Amino acid sequence: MIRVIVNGACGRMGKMITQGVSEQEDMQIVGAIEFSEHPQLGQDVGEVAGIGTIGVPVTSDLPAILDDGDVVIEFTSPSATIEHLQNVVDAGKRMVIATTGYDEEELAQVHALAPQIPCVMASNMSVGINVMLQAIQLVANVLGDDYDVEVIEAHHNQKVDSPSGTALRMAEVLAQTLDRNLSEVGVYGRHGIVGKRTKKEIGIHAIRGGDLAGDHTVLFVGTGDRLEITHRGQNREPLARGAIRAARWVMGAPKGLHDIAEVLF
Ligand SMILES: NC(=O)C1=CN([C@@H]2O[C@H](COP(=O)(O)OP(=O)(O)OC[C@H]3O[C@@H](n4cnc5c(N)ncnc54)[C@H](OP(=O)(O)O)[C@@H]3O)[C@@H](O)[C@H]2O)C=CC1
Ligand SMILES: O=C(O)C1=N[C@H](C(=O)O)C[C@H](O)C1
Repeated sequence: MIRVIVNGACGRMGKMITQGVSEQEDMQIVGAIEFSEHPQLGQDVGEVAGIGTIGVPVTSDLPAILDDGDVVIEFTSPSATIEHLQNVVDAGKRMVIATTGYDEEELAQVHALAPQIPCVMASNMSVGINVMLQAIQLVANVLGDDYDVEVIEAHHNQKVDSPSGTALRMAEVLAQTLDRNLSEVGVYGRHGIVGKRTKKEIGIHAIRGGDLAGDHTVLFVGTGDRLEITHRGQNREPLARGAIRAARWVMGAPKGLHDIAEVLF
């Protein structure tokens, strides 16, 4: 039995992970972690997730329960993720990191710590988005510099980071494929007299509203035609499914920071 600890247990994704893991024959939730002042601390995480009591209380002390678990699934905030990653490294366990929104320094910390354990990290755990990442690479390779490239994402009004981790990943893949440096060519929204579009820029735009689970479009705009590749998230299930697959996969993985593509394809 794979013993899973869910971090961010009372959040939108944490609840999906508790539900999803509880449906797996080879997995069980053994720990549930939340922010130290969270109002649902002490409640049964099964009740929190709407699946009934499973005998696991929500707590805030990860080091105290790490010995009971094999793998941690993390959907929290960047600062919480780094603290938890350090805890998991110290305990020699495994981790699946899904949190997005790091600044450069935080990302460097993750990249320094994560290779010390078997770890999967991805800004999007769904099969659909990861197929789309391959598709946009293929298209960008064929179209090259002849088409203008723009990335547009739309998410629910509770999302705190912008643009989405997935949109950033897409922009990175596009920049790499087109032999450009994203920090030089990335344009994050446009406002005012910004001048004509430069040939190599990659536009990245974020829309926020309602309960959108997450849409991503890459536009390749030429002269006389355009190609649009879109993925629409109808709910969060594909994201939870991917994270659970990653948790199972990482149990047999060597130390290192692995991409979700290694899990899914
Ligand atoms: N890679 C992927 O496939 C996906 C990634 N994400 C990313 O995952 C993250 C979480 O998303 P989502 O579930 O929608 O967000 P939520 O805000 O619903 O959930 C995050 C949870 O983490 C909790 N949290 C904050 N600090 C800590 C801490 N120190 N210890 C433990 N828990 C903590 C929050 O508590 P509180 O409310 O008290 O702050 C909250 O309950 C985001 O970065 C999002 O972009 C989301 C979906 C898919
Ligand atoms: O916050 C979300 O909801 C999501 N976040 C991830 C991201 O930032 O890309 C993945 C997915 O789009 C949902």
